[in-house]
Amino acid sequence: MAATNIFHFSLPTKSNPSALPFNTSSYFLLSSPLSRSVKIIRCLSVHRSNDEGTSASNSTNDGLRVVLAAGGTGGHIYPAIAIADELKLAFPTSQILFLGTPNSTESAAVPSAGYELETVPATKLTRPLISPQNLLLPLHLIKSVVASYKKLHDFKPHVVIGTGGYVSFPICLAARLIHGVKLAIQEQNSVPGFANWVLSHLADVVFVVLNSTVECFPRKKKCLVCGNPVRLAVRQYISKAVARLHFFPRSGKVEDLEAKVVVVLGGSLGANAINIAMLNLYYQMLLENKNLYIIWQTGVETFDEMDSLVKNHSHLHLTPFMHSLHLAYAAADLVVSRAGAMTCSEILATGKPSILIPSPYEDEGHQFRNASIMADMAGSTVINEDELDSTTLAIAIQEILGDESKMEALSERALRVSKPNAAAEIVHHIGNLINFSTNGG
Ligand SMILES: CC(=O)N[C@H]1[C@@H](OP(=O)(O)OP(=O)(O)OC[C@H]2O[C@@H](n3ccc(=O)[nH]c3=O)[C@H](O)[C@@H]2O)O[C@H](CO)[C@@H](O)[C@@H]1O
Repeated sequence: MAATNIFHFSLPTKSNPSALPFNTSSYFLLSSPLSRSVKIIRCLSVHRSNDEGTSASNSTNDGLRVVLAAGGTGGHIYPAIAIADELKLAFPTSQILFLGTPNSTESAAVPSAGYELETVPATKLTRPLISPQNLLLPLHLIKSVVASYKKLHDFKPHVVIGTGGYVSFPICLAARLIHGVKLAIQEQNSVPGFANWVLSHLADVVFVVLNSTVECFPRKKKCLVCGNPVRLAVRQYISKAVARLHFFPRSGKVEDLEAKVVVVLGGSLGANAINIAMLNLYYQMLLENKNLYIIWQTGVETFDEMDSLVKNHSHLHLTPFMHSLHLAYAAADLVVSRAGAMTCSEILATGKPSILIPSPYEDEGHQFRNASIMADMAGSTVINEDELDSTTLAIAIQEILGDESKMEALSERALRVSKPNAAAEIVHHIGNLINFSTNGG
């Protein structure tokens, strides 16, 4: 059905005090129709390959010990949790220890996923590069490496897997000081950060998402293209109706087929620019579209302020952070988000049409690259932050929600390029790495 008139938003005008200026040239839409139909197979990645002699099937490797080094933001922690979940499936008696930083996203995310977290002190490089804090960085780094060495020495892992965040750098360096410990790193972004580039010289294996990323690393033979490991909870089938009722328990209508749910995400930390654009838009959108529902993650830091500015509405679910983000994906018809690598991979894994607003604040500008790849591969609409306002966002949302056949095509396209077996493949290769280790190979 090509229904272009389902959703209408009065675009903000000068007469509307909450509106921002109308400017149709200030957004661009990068999507194209599917050239052929595809069969959608949402497969859960319980990939237990026995045919290549992987130790994933070898009970003699039971009891293996793995350290996951990850911290700072969800984009580094959740891929580590996805790998840990898959390790537990492949090696049920394995012992898994997360090493991260104190008082950070991992403090809640790791224990709530059922894993043990220990912390090491770590300091990140700040901008500008020449600053009193950065001058002390070498000293802090030595302290972090020594603390990491002690943790690793006590736990005696067979393998350390670094998934990024500034804490993973000293841990991976320390891993190399302990004889026989294998080191793997996983890069979520299409272009690697400096830390992973340095660590790639020391690592036994580097897991990447795209073929083109291999070119960015000096030792290409170490790179294995597996995709980003997405949590099982996100990949598994969840009924749309059940997920929607989780967020809107008192609205029976949310289950109706005509109801549309937009999920707004700001990455693991929240995004001010997205919050401001939404603030100027949400109420009018909800007033004019009785079938519209919005789940909006503001970020923890700005939640109180946003909560005080946003009017209550039975079709609006405002939240600082979702520990049940898998339910939001299941409920969604459209995701509006930053272009963090993990969120992009989750959008693909759940087959959601998306509008991406890449963060301009990343050092390597990798969210622009992530977003542009999403536009090419999955037809995501990309709006640059300097072109983002309530008007451009309203137009982009309307163009997708108002066209059922387009939504269907975007969904199929996303699922077609997703890599649902990434976590299982990574664990398969880790298994091989441990075999080498135990065989002295
Ligand atoms: C400021 C910063 O450091 N940004 C980087 C960080 O982003 P950030 O941490 O925002 O990264 P992503 O968008 O990649 O991942 C966010 C993760 O948090 C989870 N989540 C998010 C919101 C929520 O309410 N609940 C929830 O569980 C998502 O499911 C996802 O797994 O890591 C990404 C992956 O290396 C990079 O691409 C980003 O450029």
